[in-house]
Amino acid sequence: MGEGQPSGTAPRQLALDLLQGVWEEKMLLAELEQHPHFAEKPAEIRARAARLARTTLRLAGRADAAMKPFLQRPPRPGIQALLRLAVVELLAEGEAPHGVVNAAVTLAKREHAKAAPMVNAVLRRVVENGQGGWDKTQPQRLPNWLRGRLGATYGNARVSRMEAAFEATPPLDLTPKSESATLPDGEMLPTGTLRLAKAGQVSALPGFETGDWWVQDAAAALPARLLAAKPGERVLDLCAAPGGKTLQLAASGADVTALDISEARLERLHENLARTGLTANVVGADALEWQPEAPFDAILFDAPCSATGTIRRHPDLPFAKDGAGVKPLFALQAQMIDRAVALLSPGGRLVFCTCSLLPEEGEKQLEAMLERHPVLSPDQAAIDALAGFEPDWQAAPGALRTTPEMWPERGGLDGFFIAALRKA
Ligand SMILES: C[S@@+](CC[C@H](N)C(=O)[O-])C[C@H]1O[C@@H](n2cnc3c(N)ncnc32)[C@H](O)[C@@H]1O
Repeated sequence: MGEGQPSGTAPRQLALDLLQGVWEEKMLLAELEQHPHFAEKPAEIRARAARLARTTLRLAGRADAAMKPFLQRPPRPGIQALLRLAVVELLAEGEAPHGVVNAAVTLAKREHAKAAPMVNAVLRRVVENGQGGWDKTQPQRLPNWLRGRLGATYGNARVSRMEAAFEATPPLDLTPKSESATLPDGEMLPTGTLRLAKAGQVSALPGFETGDWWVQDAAAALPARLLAAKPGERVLDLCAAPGGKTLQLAASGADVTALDISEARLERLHENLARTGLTANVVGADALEWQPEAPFDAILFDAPCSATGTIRRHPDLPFAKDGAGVKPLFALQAQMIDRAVALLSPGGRLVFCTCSLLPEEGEKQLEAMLERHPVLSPDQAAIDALAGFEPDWQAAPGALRTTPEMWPERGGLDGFFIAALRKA
């Protein structure tokens, strides 16, 4: 394929549009990829652009360091994005220099004609400097709004290990529907998740059409395992969409009610139920207002949160957000916990979780809920019974915390806080 020709520039141009959308317009990739500008491009171009954008978001800090010696002044944002993308392709992906430099110069001429000679010169110097220039660089630092919070909680050394973990493209994790599920080849993790080192096209994998599994990070699969729903139990999935945990609960044979406020996300939950042939009573409602006919034996509350635990899979998140929207979530989570406690039968089980690294959305919520609700007690037995449980996940009695630098030899884990509780 002729690099530098439209076939080589089209995915790179689209990747740059995504990068600019994240870095300049502070939009999430999920939003940008729904826009017709992206969604209407051919699938092959979209796939390559999406992959290039994510890799560049993960490695932009290293790219900046690798090209810094050859820049006279900091480049304008559009040029900086273009250079970062090209440097990542050259030094992290090992693409042929001729094609990458030609494509970058062609793209520069479109919107930044005057800068094209500089782009050419900098990239040639980067190539001459060789791999050593990349190997000396450090993993990208998280933006200050997040690094400060995480440093205060985990210490800077552990945050640096998280930053190193954020560089890698994460594996593809699948939750099997049953023990007889048709599964692709992969590593069965001790917690019951099947891990594939390389994703490829998910819908082409064995067992997709037949709904034998669904995509779900290994840590995201733990809350429903902790709840251990039993056949026939009345179980509420309080913030359910798009439904990874609903599918686990339904697969256990429980009588599942899956509630969410977002109709758009509930559509995806319906699709997921249809593909896997599982059933749940789906309710579109505000959890704070909804009144069921009877209380539940068990409730899983996967709260709306900062999603800072999912940065391995969403490298745009730290750059598209600035932390401003996080604080109101803490109060909402507490209100929804109170609602969950009210909807639970005496003797019932509650699992509270967030895909967040912030203690305000985890450890501190647990402490506060135990103070507000003396009827609740931590259910350490549920943790002890969890297959594959690692002692360093234990965060408090009845609670576990995963972070992205854990299981490095296996390809990491998303960050979750998960608490198992019983109501008196
Ligand atoms: C972390 S996500 C849930 C992910 C889901 N449990 C899964 O495993 O696929 C949080 C969900 O909370 C929902 N949500 C936010 N506020 C809500 C409210 N007041 N009532 C019900 N659902 C709400 C959001 O629409 C979102 O789908």
